[in-house]
Amino acid sequence: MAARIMNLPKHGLCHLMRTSALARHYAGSTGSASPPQFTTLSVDDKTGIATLTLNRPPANALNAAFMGEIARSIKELEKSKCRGLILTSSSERIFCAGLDLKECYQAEASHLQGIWVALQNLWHTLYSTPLITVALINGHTVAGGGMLALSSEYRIMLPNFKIGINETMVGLAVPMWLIDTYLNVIPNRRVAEWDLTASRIYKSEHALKAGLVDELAASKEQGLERAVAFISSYPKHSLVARAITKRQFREKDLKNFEDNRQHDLEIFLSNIQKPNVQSYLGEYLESLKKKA
Ligand SMILES: CCCCC/C=C\C/C=C\C=C\CC(=O)SCCNC(=O)CCNC(=O)[C@H](O)C(C)(C)COP(=O)(O)OP(=O)(O)OC[C@H]1O[C@@H](n2cnc3c(N)ncnc32)[C@H](O)[C@@H]1OP(=O)(O)O
Repeated sequence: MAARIMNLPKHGLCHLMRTSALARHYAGSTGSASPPQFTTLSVDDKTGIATLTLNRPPANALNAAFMGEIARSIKELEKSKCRGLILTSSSERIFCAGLDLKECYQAEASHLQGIWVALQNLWHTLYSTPLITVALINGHTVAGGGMLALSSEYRIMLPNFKIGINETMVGLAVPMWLIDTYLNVIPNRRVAEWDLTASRIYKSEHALKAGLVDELAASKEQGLERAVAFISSYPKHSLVARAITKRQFREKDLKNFEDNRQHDLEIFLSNIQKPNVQSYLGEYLESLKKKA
């Protein structure tokens, strides 16, 4: 693959900025001069396909800076007229463990607000992007990690990992925009309702049977090949029509979200700060530590 890490092509479908320009862009949009910290972005000049690798060890847990970084990369790729995006992880075990629960525990309201707004923005950016999106799920992916996978158009998963949305297990309701995202993949309402109310977590093989993922790949390399094949299956001349069609399928969900964005934030803030939820969160974090 003729890919260059953060060294962006002059020719072909992608006309991205070079590293220093990208860093200036981040400075402009975030008020901070720091370049990407938790992701690496590589773009193949020939295919116009970008690979964004999540790299926030140990679990790719999502904090506001990480989520902002992913969303900004997607926006940059859109401007560059890139064709498709593959999301994957640098970890061999975890694609994404969802929100960084350590940052949700005993945190200031303003910090929690920053996390939730970043999650909302990331979902909106990924779900609405005209790019052809593939999640190459090379590790466990739950909760906010499940959101990343399900918001993508196509999911390729490696065997023996877990995928699902387990919010009710931590004592909190699944927001409507995530229910809509789930229904976009599993349109059987009864199954979707059962999965989300029960915090059902699927193993890769079962996820394939249930339609939660589209393919299993034996290795990350094979998964990358399959992801490139999926994106390349859309002819260049159809990309604009394709993007408009995708948007029309997702428009109602996006509008519902925009209409309820503030309310959604208030629900999260009120729930996450409840003493019983905080107390459960503390125990849950302990249980994650004890496993180690
Ligand atoms: C509580 C707020 C929820 C609000 C919900 C409201 C609405 C929902 C809408 C969308 C929302 C998203 C909300 C979320 O994303 S909540 C996040 C829920 N996430 C989880 O429950 C995942 C917990 N983790 C796991 O189940 C496992 O870690 C996993 C299956 C991902 C991987 O297992 P594995 O055995 O490989 O690895 P571990 O040893 O368990 O973990 C390694 C390392 O990573 C740390 N860690 C794991 N998950 C998190 C996390 N979410 N946040 C912070 N840190 C995490 C873990 O503690 C280990 O650390 P260390 O011991 O090595 O230091």
